[in-house]
Amino acid sequence: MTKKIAIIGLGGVGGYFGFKITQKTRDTKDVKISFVAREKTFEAVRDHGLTLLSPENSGAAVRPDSLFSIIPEMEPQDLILICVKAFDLEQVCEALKTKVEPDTVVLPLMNGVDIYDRVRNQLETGAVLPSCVYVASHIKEKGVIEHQGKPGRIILGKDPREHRQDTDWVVDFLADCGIDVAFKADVFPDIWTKFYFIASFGLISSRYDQPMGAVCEEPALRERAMAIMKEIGQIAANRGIALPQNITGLTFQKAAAFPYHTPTSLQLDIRSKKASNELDLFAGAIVRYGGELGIPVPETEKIYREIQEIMNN
Ligand SMILES: NC(=O)C1=CN([C@@H]2O[C@H](COP(=O)(O)OP(=O)(O)OC[C@H]3O[C@@H](n4cnc5c(N)ncnc54)[C@H](OP(=O)(O)O)[C@@H]3O)[C@@H](O)[C@H]2O)C=CC1
Ligand SMILES: CC(C)(CO)C(=O)C(=O)O
Repeated sequence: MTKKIAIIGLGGVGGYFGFKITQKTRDTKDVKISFVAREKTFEAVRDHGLTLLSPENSGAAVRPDSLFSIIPEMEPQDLILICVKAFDLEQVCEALKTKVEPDTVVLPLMNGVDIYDRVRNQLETGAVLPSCVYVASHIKEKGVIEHQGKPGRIILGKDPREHRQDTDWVVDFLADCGIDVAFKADVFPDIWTKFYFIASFGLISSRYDQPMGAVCEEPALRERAMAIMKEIGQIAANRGIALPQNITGLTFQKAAAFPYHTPTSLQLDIRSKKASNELDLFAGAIVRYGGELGIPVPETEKIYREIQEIMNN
């Protein structure tokens, strides 16, 4: 039976994984790929296809079976990859309500520790797989995604609420598309491990407009990153999330494996003073959890204010 797969959002993440899936299933009759892209991205992909500039790929563009500019035009799907920034998540889920059927699998590929809950608040049906993703990719121009460093990696887990549905096929499908994918029955420790990394590196890289390599190597930046990590670690422990013993060392090792000049996605948005950005997804979340749990988070509060000042100047 034909599987209908949709990728919502063709930015750094959706463009990278959407490209790989489309390239791999190009000659497969029983898979139908749909892209949903807004305005200028829609026009660019309609006119030129989706291009991925990456050490993994030589550059030819791909075209999906269907391209839509708005979600309502799309038919219900078997698998939906949500690849938007956190500030667009609720409007996307609202539009997806009629596209998710009982057998549909929704896979948000985003940063943040509350994404599963936010999707579930809106989508009652189908399975929603919590996940985290590692990939250094960004929009070079609309319809053209630039990727650097290692191949992207997805770690996904079981839907904590939906136990009946078979979702194993999703892991097999992604692996067949040449994607580095891992399944964990309980993926939340991995999601928090990613948050430990991206919230600290995202905030420091944005505050100083410095790449990941500098956050690893400059003592002052490294120290501030470690102070934020400590606050996240206390929150995770209080919430009963078992992070690896040596998570700080592992996080610096992980960051050092990216090319020195790799920016974080938050840094790119703060640098270009994008009014909508994921500062709240990282700093806002730490401050809220700290307040709820009675855990002081002065380092995060301080850098939150500093980045807001940068944005206001
Ligand atoms: N980039 C990276 O290296 C990584 C990012 N992440 C996380 O992944 C998530 C996605 O990030 P990223 O891909 O970088 O974000 P981008 O901003 O690059 O891409 C998001 C895309 O979603 C599009 N979009 C938003 N709403 C809709 C909609 N209703 N219909 C169609 N398209 C829509 C945006 O369109 P438009 O262009 O019109 O605004 C944009 O092109 C974030 O949570 C991020 O933190 C995780 C790991 C790595
Ligand atoms: C650091 C990186 C590139 C790792 O995947 C990331 O998640 C981001 O910039 O949002």
